[in-house]
Parts: sequence; C-alpha cells; structure tokens
Amino acid sequence: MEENSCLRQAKCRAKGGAAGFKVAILGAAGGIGQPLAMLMKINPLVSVLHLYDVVNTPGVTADISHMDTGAVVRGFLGQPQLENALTGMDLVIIPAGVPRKPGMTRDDLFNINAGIVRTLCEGIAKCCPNAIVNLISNPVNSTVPIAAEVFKKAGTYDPKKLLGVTMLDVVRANTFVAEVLGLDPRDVDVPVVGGHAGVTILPLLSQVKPPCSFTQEEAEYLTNRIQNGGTEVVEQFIG
Ligand SMILES: NC(=O)C1=CN([C@@H]2O[C@H](COP(=O)(O)OP(=O)(O)OC[C@H]3O[C@@H](n4cnc5c(N)ncnc54)[C@H](O)[C@@H]3O)[C@@H](O)[C@H]2O)C=CC1
Ligand SMILES: O=C([O-])CC(=O)C(=O)O
Repeated sequence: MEENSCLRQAKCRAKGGAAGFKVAILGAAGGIGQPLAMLMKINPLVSVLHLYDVVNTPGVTADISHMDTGAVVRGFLGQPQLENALTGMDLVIIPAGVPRKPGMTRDDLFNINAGIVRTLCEGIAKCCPNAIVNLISNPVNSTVPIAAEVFKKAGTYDPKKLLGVTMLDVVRANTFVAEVLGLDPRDVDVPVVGGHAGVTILPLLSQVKPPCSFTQEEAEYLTNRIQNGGTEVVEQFIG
C-alpha cells in the first residue's frame, strides 16, 4: 500500500493516557512474560503496558497491542531502552532471567539471575522509585532480598511495595488438596506461607477451608507434592 493512502498511527485520534495502572513487564518476551503480557492487556485496571526484554519485544508488542482492550502497549528492547520502559510506572513485574532445566534447583539460577535482577532494580530505583515491584525471577527466596538491598542502598526501599510472586504454591495447594478431598478446587482455600523453594514452602494443612482433616499419609503426600510442584513441571521439559 502506498504511504499516503493509509492512515498512519501518529494521525489516529486516540491519545492514550486514560486513568489506570501503568505496568511494566521486564522479561516480557519469555515463557512467563508473554502470557503475563496478555493477562495485563486484558486487565481493565491497566491503562499503559510497557514490555521490556533483551530480545523479541518488537514482535511480542505488535502481537499484544492488537488485542481490543484499553491498555496502550509499548515495547522496549535492550538495556539502552530500560529507563524509558520504567519511567512513570506504578507496577513493575519481573520474570526476566533464566529458568531451570531438569536436574537443577532454583538456587542453581542464583549466579545469573541475581545480576539481572540487581541491574533491573537499580533502574527501578532511579526511574520509578515509588512503583510496586513483583519479583518472579528465581530463586525468589534470594532475588527478593537482592532487590531489597538495591532499594535500601538507593534510599527507596518500602517493604510494603516489594513482593515475591509465590501464588503458584497456593494454586497448586488448592488443586492437590481438592483432589484428595474430592472437591472443586474453586471451593478450597489452603494458606501457604514461607518461601518459594522446597521445604521453605509451608502449606498450612490444619487451616484449610472448608475445615477438614487428613490422615498422616495424606498430609505427607500433600506437603511433598506442594513443595515440589515446580520440580514436577520442570522435569517434564526434557531436551
Ligand atoms: N515465581 C514463580 O512462581 C515462578 C518463577 N519462574 C521463574 O521466572 C523466570 C523466567 O522463566 P521463563 O519465562 O520460563 O524463562 P524464559 O527463558 O522463557 O524467559 C525469560 C526471559 O527473560 C529475558 N531476559 C534475560 N535476561 C534479561 C535481562 N537482563 N533483562 C530483561 N530480560 C531478560 C529473556 O530474554 C527471556 O525472554 C525464571 O527465573 C523462572 O525460574 C517461573 C515460573 C514460576
Ligand atoms: O520451579 C521452577 O523452576 C519454576 C517455579 O518457580 C515454579 O513453577 O514454581
């Protein structure tokens, strides 16, 4: 199509800037980042969505931006664009880094992901110091303290605004407990406290709603399966 025969984006009447949360995803082109970008684009509370990665963000951004929901989507590629990706954000969600392969523990990711998270958090401290930060990158038990130290050094640390994402442990607990009890998982609520690796994941099986009891064998099976749910998935990705 000839250049002068099409309406160019800059000439469209939409101005963006509606009220709502401005959200950045760092690591937006990855296995977690892409579906997360889709969920944020669907979320009616989100007005602006910034997608940052070191690879592939132009394609992911083009794709997500075609969804017919309100959030304005912008893509950012590589370290030189990190500050633009972060400026003005209310919420920063970080799934950037490497995932484990079969046979690895989450701690085996520490060396590489700690450095990635530190650099990204330095950018947050500089460009959006009041943002809520959700850390997904593993090992969450260590990346959250790393982020806390970066923010303390920068003088921007607010413990109420720094969160490790461990919701998967709750989701898994609800599913596995519902299977044992023969209930719909949507009717089951299992509190899970602690961290996000092995024995640091503590399902509170005495506090399950609706109230119930387990045999010793059921409690051991459930605790073990909930604590190793991530490994159960990772071990299936062979090759
Ligand atoms: N907290 C949780 O419940 C969960 C945590 N994870 C963790 O999330 C992380 C991501 O997992 P996946 O998305 O499956 O991995 P992935 O390899 O599919 O995606 C990671 C993305 O991060 C990007 N990336 C790497 N270095 C970066 C940097 N310096 N800046 C910005 N982006 C960078 C990569 O280009 C890639 O697109 C892993 O550490 C994994 O262990 C995964 C599942 C659940
Ligand atoms: O286990 C992993 O490596 C990914 C993760 O955190 C999870 O699925 O809970």
